[in-house]
Amino acid sequence: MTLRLGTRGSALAMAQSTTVADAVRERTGRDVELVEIVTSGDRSSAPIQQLGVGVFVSALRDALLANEIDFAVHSYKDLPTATAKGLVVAAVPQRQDPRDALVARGGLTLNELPDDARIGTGALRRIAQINALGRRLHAVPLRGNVDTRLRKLAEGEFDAIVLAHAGLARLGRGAEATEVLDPLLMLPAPAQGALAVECREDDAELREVLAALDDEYTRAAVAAERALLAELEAGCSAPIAALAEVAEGDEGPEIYLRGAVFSPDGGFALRLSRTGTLADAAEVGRALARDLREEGADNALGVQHDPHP
Ligand SMILES: NCc1[nH]cc(CCC(=O)O)c1CC(=O)O
Repeated sequence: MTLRLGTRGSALAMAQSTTVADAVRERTGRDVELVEIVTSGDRSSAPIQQLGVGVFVSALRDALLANEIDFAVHSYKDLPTATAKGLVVAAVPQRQDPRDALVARGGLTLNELPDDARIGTGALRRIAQINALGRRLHAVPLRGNVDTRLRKLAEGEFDAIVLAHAGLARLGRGAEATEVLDPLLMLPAPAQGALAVECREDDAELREVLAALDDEYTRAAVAAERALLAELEAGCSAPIAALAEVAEGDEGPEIYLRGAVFSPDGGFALRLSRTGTLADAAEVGRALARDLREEGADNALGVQHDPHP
């Protein structure tokens, strides 16, 4: 029987879904058909912060639960941290580049941008980190899919834009990055560059098929990053960044997690890290979130806690 893969219609979503569909076909010999689903995030041009989490996701999840599709591919960073009842992330394929990229007119790097350069980006996390550089740069709101953002850059609205390198690469435009930004300067969003392949929890047969696409290291890295996010976020869209990397330690693979919180104006920037085993990935994330809280993360998030309870 043909497997139905639900996908958003954007070029990025199509590229991601096509890659996963090809991998499933190759491994199983099964036919995979793409079914386009329009989400509320696709219909609206409002700023992401106003739309809230999950705008690109809920229509796909509804279609899964209604048995209109069998599985769906999400950009993992767009998935809310709350788990969806009746659904499971059956595979986390190997992550590509998790970093952000700068695309600047004239081929400039971040360092080479002139004073008062206008940098287009939508995410508060990127705006905060541009401001935290302490340079005379202006972070200017920019939304739209990857093609739209590149077009606005070419039309001269901005001197540069910052976006996920993985998004560029999946559209075959990775070479247009004029600099892939060091996470020391621009720590990415939790789960950036990773995909989540989701299906119904009770679909045991498909879960087994999809498990073949799972990458253990990426799954652990994303678990650490998202546990940090879940522990810190208080329903707000405060700028939180996290990146976990897996390296071979003396006693097997080790996870190295960096996390950061910022005030939107970049005046407050707190960066910390922790290490641990892959099996403890989520606990490493929660522990780092607690560290960040202890060091004053809530000053950035705007959450008031009684210091002497
Ligand atoms: N928020 C939109 C979004 N969701 C996933 C990606 C890129 C690919 C990825 O991070 O997996 C992007 C574009 C961007 O942030 O520039």
